[in-house]
Amino acid sequence: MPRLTLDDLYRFAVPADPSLRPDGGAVAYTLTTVDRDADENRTEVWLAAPGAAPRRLAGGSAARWSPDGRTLAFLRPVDGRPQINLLPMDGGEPVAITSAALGAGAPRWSPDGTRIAFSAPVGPGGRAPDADAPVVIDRLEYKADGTGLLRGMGAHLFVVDVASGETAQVTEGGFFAGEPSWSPDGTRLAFVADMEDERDLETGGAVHTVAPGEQPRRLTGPDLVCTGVWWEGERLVVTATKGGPAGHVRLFTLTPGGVPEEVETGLDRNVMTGAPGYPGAAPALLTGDDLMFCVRDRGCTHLYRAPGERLVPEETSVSGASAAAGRIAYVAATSHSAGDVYLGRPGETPERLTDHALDGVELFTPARRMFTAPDGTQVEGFVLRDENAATPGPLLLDVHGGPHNAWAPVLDGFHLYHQVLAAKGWTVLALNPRASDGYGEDFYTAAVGAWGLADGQDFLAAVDTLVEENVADPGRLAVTGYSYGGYMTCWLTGHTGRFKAAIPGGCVSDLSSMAGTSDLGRLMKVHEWGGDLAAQSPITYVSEVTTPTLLLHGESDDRCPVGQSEQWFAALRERRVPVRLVRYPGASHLFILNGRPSHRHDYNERIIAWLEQWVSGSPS
Ligand SMILES: CC(=O)N[C@@H](C)C(=O)N[C@@H](C)C(=O)O
Repeated sequence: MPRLTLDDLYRFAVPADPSLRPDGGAVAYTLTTVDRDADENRTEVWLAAPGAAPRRLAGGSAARWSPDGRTLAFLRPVDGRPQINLLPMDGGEPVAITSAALGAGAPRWSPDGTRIAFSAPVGPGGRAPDADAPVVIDRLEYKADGTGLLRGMGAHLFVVDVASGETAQVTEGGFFAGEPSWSPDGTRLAFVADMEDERDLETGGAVHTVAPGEQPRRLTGPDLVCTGVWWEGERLVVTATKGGPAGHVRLFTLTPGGVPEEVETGLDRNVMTGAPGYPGAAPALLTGDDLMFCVRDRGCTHLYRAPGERLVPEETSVSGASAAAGRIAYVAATSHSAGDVYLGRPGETPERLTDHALDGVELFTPARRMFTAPDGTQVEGFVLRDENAATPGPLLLDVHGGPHNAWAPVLDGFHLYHQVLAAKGWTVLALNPRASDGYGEDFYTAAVGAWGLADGQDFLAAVDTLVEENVADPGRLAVTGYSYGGYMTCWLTGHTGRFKAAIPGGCVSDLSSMAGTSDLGRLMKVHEWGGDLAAQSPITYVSEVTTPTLLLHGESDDRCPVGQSEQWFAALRERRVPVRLVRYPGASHLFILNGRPSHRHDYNERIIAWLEQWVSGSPS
C-alpha cells in the first residue's frame, strides 16, 4: 500500500462540531473537505445515525437541532455572509431566516423552539464599516487575526422569531458579546463579555445575563476571567481562569446569585472548549448533575465527566461533543484518522458512525517517549519514523505553537510533511516541552517570563538523546515550527549551530515589536513575557545564526505580523546567511490550518525541499 503524499491533502474529509438529536438517535455534524479546483475549503452539514450510511444534507456548518428534533438550524453562506437557515428533517429545502448585514453566528434554539439566539458582528451605528474611510484608532483592540482592522465593529446578541423571521437586537454598545445560552424558562440569555473601559489594556471577561429589552446584568467579579458560559439545567456552567488570563482554564458553576463554585474535576488539567488548533468541546450535562467536559492530557484532548472519569479511549483526541438522552456523540482523531463521529453511552464502547479516514495509504504511527532536560524536568515527545530506515538518519525537530499548544499522537491534515519525511528515512520529533498543555498547571506556566530561556534546553536535550541513541545523525539535524514554534526555531538557531536547516513558520523574532503589532501583543507582553523582552527575543542573538533558514509567513497575519519574519530575514541576509522569505498573499495566522489548500500544500512542499537542499544534500 502506498505511503501518504502531499497531494493527499486534497483528499482529507474532517468532521467537526457534532450535534446529537434530542432523542439521541442521530448526529448532525460539519464535514470539511477541499475543493481543489476552486482552491477553497468546503464545509457541509452531514447526518450520521446507527445503521445508516452518513449523508450530506447541505452546504454549511454549525448545525443545531430544534428541541423537537424535527428541524436543523445551521449557518449557510448567502451573498458571502453566513446566515441562519432552517432545514425541515421530514423533507424540503433550507430556508434562510436571518439577513444580518455582516453575517450571523451559530444558532442557539430557545427551549420552546420558537426563537433562535445568536451572536453576530455589528458595524458602527449598525452599518457595515466603510472600507475606504480613514480608520480612527484610540484603543489596542483595533484588529483581530482573520478579520483584519475591526473599524469600530463589535459583536452583539440577537433573537430571531422562527415563525416570522423578525429579528431583535438584544445587546448594544462598544463590546463583543460571546455565544449566547438560553435560560431554562427561555426568558434570559447568558453570555460572556468584557465591558471594562480599559479592556484593551487588561484582559478580562465576565458572565452576564440579559432579557430582551433590558440591560445586561453582570454576575461574575474580576477574580475570574471568563471565557464561556452555558445554561445546563438550572445551573450556569462557566469556563474561566482565576486571577488573570494566564494558567489553566477551569470549570465553575454559578449559584443563582452568581457565586462561582469550582467544579472538582479531580484533574490538574486545562479545560478545552474548542478552537482552531485547540481541540475540545463545550461542557454539557449528561444526566442530572453529571457534567461532561474536555481536558487536554499528555497531548490528547479527552472527554471526561466529573470527577475525573475519562469517557474516551486514551490515544484519541476529541474535537467536538454533544450529549442528549443519556448518550454522547463526539468527534475523535486517532493515529490513523483525522476524525470520525462516535455515538454511545458514557462508560460503554461507542459505535463509530462514520469512516472519513483517508483510505488507500499506509501511515507511520508516532511513538510516545520521555526525555530528560538538564534540570531533570521530564518532557514527553512523539517520535515518527520508519523502523526499517537506516540509522543514524536525518532528524527534523518540530516545535508546536502557543506555547500552550501540544502535539498529539494523532493524524492531522496539516503536517503532512511528517509522513512524507518518514517515508524518506527521516525521524520526526514532535516534542511537548515545558509550557505545553496537558501536563499540569506548573508545567503549563513554566516558561512565563522566560520564553526560550526556560524551555530551549528541553529541545536540545531531546535531540542530543536521539543522537546518543544513534537514531539521529548529528550532521543531519533540522528544526521547524509554526508561530511559537517559529519563535523557538529562531531562538534555537541563535543558540546552537548544530541544525543544518531551519524553517520558522509564522515566527516571532522580536518581542518588543511583537508587543506593539500583534493583535494579542498586550496580553502576551503582560501575561507571557513579563519584563525583559530583549533577553527572550531571538533577534538579540541573531548574530550567532549560521543555519540556512527558510521563513514562511502569511501576508495578513495579525497574530504574528509578517514583520517578525522580515526582521529575521534582513538580519540573516545582512550576515550573508542563506535565507529565503516566502509570503502567502491574504493568509492570516491560521492559514496552515484553514487557509487556501494551495497555500497549505505549498507550505508542506517547501519544507521538504529546503530540508533536501540543506540537509540531505540533494538539489532543491
Ligand atoms: C496565543 C497565540 O496565538 N500564540 C501564538 C504565538 C501561536 O503560537 N499561535 C498558534 C499557532 C498556536 O499554536 O497557538
